[in-house]
Amino acid sequence: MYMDCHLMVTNPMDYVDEFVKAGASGFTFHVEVAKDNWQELIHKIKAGGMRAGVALRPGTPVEEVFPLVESQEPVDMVLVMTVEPGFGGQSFMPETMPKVNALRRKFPLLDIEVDGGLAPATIKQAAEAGANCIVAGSAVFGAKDPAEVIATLRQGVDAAQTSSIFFK
Ligand SMILES: O=C(CO)[C@@H](O)[C@H](O)COP(=O)(O)O
Repeated sequence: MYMDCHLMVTNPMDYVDEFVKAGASGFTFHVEVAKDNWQELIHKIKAGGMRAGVALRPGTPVEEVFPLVESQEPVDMVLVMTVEPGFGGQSFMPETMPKVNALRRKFPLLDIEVDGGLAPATIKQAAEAGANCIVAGSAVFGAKDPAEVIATLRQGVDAAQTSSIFFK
């Protein structure tokens, strides 16, 4: 199973070794707290055998992650937060979609994750903007039939990819 770990912490470097030991597959840190050491951080994450991801909060300009994607040792994924980090059950923020779209246009093959308020009602917006990795909490765990919700989210991404010029 792929263990996608998103660390909403101020000192991600301190946790890389622990997450390697614990068997994490991906380690995502926040760009807001890694302005000075992101290169070293990406290197340490990848040297530990994990995929590296960078997350950005709703108020952080998307341009801040461009250097991390364009680096010689780049991140494998960008996580665009679609709520303020903190807790589940918040409402999806559609105003974050232009960031997803800007990333998809600039980096057609990049993994772009969205997290916060993703559900059958919001998947179309996120997937059509270019997101291909979906984090969903309440919509899945609060559902009578979680498998059905997961299938709907997956179909939303598949449908957008099939019809989009970005993925062709
Ligand atoms: O943890 C956060 C935000 O920090 C949540 O966004 C969850 O990761 C997803 O929860 P739902 O929004 O799907 O309930």
